[in-house]
Amino acid sequence: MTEEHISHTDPRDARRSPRQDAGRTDDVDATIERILAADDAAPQSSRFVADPEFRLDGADRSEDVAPAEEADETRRGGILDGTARELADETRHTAADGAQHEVMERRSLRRVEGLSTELEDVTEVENRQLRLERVVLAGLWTDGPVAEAEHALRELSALAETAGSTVLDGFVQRRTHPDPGTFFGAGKAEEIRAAVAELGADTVIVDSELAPSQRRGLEDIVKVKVIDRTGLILDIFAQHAKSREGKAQVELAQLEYLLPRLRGWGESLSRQAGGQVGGGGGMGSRGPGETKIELDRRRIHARMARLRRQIAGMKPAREAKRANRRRNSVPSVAIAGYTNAGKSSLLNQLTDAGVMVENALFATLDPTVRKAQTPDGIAYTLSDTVGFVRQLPTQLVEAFRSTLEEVADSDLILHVVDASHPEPEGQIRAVREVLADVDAQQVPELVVLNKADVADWAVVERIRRREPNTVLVSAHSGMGLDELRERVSDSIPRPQTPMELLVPYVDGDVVSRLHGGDTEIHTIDYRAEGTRLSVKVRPELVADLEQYRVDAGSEHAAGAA
Ligand SMILES: Nc1nc2c(ncn2[C@@H]2O[C@H](COP(=O)(O)OP(=O)(O)OP(=O)(O)O)[C@@H](O)[C@H]2O)c(=O)[nH]1
Ligand SMILES: [Mg+2]
Repeated sequence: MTEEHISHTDPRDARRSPRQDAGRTDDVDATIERILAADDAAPQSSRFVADPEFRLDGADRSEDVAPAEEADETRRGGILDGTARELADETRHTAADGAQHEVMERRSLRRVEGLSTELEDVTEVENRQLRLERVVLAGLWTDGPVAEAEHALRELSALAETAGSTVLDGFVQRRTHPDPGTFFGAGKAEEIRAAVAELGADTVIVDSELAPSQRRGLEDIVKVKVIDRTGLILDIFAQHAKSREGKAQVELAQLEYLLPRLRGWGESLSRQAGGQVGGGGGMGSRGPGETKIELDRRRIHARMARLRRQIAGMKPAREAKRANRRRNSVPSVAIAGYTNAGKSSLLNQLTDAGVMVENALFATLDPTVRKAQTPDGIAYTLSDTVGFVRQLPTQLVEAFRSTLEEVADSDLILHVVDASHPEPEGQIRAVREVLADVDAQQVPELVVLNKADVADWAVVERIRRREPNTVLVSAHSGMGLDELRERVSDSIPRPQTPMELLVPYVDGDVVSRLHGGDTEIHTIDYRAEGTRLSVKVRPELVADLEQYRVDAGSEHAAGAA
């Protein structure tokens, strides 16, 4: 550990004046930076230790937990084949993909592998991200078919690559319960360490949420940084958040995740600082009397409270818009679905939204609402939203609750499913769990099987048998989109009240109004005395149109005599 590193974690950083702190978003970042830096310091010294004794078949596994519980089924290689399935295809982009410059911009921010592996080097900006570079993945396979465990690891690989890292290898361990101390059994943990050393990896990503103690236990063995699935997803969200609201939501989720993990870090910090605890400065005299951990915790709590207020403050504007749509009875259709299913591509096809499409997970974080029309001219809103994922961190569901609640408030959910995935059932289940979590399960749902152009027909047939309400489309080839438009048209609340109208030509604006997207026009006829229409309207229009009402079949307006 260097001098510089110690001064980096100096609690004096925390003593900026409140004035300096006001409006700054990096005060807690600095705290977290210190926490993370201290946390990262431990395995630093022993990284990249080449182990000449390394053997893949690992002869001595006697320290492993009960052999029955931990069958020797660690799988290496083959599972990942270099890249994740989700990311393996050459990315094809169509004109409808939209916002490609944003993709380029994001790509240009990707880290260059091997440029900086020293944790002390990272700049403050980069510190928001996890600085993953060359990673080894590891997951626990507790039950179900092995294929599912491999899909899970492939997905973790896609997540890791989305976060900007290079995936070197992946392990799945069969084991009914995680080890309370090190998550994986001691033997497997050792095997992972050996692979890490052999491949020169600098991070291990575990496909679960680890208890802080398990994380430390595992780090002590593998000698490099260990990140869990939740930390990884939070990192991707942090990289992708663009709007003020999105950023605040992600930051809140990150702090929520960090808070319970502060204890371990705090302990190691106080150890470093010589274990100075207490000190009795008396009431009101913070500083020497307060341990750093208390201080950090207090600041994080304060920051979280501020973020919650901020997020709550942004709600009214959105709610006003939503109320406005309600008042005008504009039906709302929400696109939901697993990440990378093609939600944004579909929105771009159905409207001309120009929403960013990327073959990466969680390309969209900020909700987009666009106007769309049924083939017969009924207007509705179509909204794209954040993608879902298996084990979406609860901190994120909480932080994004206000965004997700809009889905619950819609008239129809287009549940987009990637039909080219070998097992979309798990993804469908994960999406429905989140929907249930935000009370959206009562909203009618149309399952949109997307990527028909590359789908496996056996998979499509399997899902169709199981799901009563599906439509098969390809946002790329355009296949099935007309049927989708019809199905949406049939599924949204339609104008119900039939009226026969004769509108004098002087009231031309009334006819324009009827063409505006909230009236179903059955017949329209231009007569000498005015425009004769047979329509269905929404209730709130009935009173305004009463003066033009005529009897069905009558040639004369009721009030025209
Ligand atoms: N072959 C094929 N690829 C598609 C189709 N629709 C979308 N894709 C591709 O799938 C990838 C993800 O598409 P997006 O529209 O960004 O997916 P998304 O659901 O919005 O993803 P997130 O915003 O990350 O949750 C992109 O590479 C698209 O080009 C399709 O019909 N066929
Ligand atoms: Mg998207």
